[in-house]
Amino acid sequence: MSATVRVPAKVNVQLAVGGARPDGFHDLANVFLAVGLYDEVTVSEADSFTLTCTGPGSVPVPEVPLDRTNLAARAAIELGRRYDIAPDVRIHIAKDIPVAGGMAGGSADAAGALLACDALWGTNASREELLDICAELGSDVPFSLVGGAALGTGRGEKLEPLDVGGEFWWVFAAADGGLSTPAVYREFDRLSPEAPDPVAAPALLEALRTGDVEALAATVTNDLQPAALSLFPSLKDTLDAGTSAGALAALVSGSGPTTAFLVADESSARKVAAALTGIAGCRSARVASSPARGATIL
Ligand SMILES: C[C@](O)(CO)[C@H](O)COP(=O)(O)OP(=O)(O)OC[C@H]1O[C@@H](n2ccc(N)nc2=O)[C@H](O)[C@@H]1O
Ligand SMILES: Nc1ncnc2c1ncn2[C@@H]1O[C@H](COP(=O)(O)OP(=O)(O)OP(=O)(O)O)[C@@H](O)[C@H]1O
Repeated sequence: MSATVRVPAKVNVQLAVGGARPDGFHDLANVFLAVGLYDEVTVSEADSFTLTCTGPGSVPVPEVPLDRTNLAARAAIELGRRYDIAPDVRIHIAKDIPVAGGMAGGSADAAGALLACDALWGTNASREELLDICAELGSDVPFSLVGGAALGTGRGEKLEPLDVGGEFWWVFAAADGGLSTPAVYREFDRLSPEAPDPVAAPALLEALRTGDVEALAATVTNDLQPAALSLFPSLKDTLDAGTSAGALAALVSGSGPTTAFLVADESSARKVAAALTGIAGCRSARVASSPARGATIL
């Protein structure tokens, strides 16, 4: 017996970051949008715990831990702990979301493993309990479960669904290398010691609600972008190349170093992706539309 769950990546169309809290996290106004790049997590019955992870073309993904520290394993262990079930499962992750790219790939795998184990074990945890486990695993994990679009407050785990009135097209440029999320937040603290309380921008929420791509392009912001650029200066060249190729907006995705380009439509996306493919510092350029459904059992 096995269960497979498909989970989308995310882009933050607004990431407003406040000062560091006593617990080390930052309060956010985090406008999440799920995008159509997916990992698939399969959980199967087994005699003992194993985990494998392959990328496109079934190539092993070297940066992803294959032990119990993998976020997907931690999700299975936590659900098992709550229901007194030994997590003797084989987890396989078919990865298409860039690793350490600021697109919540690990979070997607955690949400996927959680839903897959819930189905495999028949635990039938409530949505509320699943969201509670997600929040324990990481700030981005609850959104990976729900998908669509949502405003995340607190450290990003308290979600309020948002209406999206149309389809938005994106190009994502994966960088050579990764960025550590805590390191980017630390750099943010260094650059912005007096950060104001984070607030979601009404004009941006309205642009999402009406599906107005020009208005969304005029209002996207990422407070972590200066920190990501400070740690990874060559990202500026990628952002400029996407803008020159016709993107309506260019920004660092979350904590980076993946860069995100909002474009007018699918054909414009293909043009921008072609222009970015092969330039220095861009490992691959991928086209995706949004919003995408959250974690879904296949
Ligand atoms: C950059 C974003 O991806 C935007 O959605 C998230 O804020 C990061 O979410 P995540 O990777 O799920 O992060 P977590 O696993 O919860 O936290 C990793 C580390 O990031 C920093 N962190 C994360 C979220 C937050 N609101 N404030 C923080 O300062 C903390 O140093 C924390 O130890
Ligand atoms: N299932 C997983 N997939 C990828 N990385 C994982 C996973 N589990 C643990 N990790 C570890 O987490 C680190 C961050 O990887 P991930 O792909 O989640 O980053 P990210 O997309 O930048 O996250 P976010 O956008 O949520 O900040 C990796 O370098 C890896 O060591």
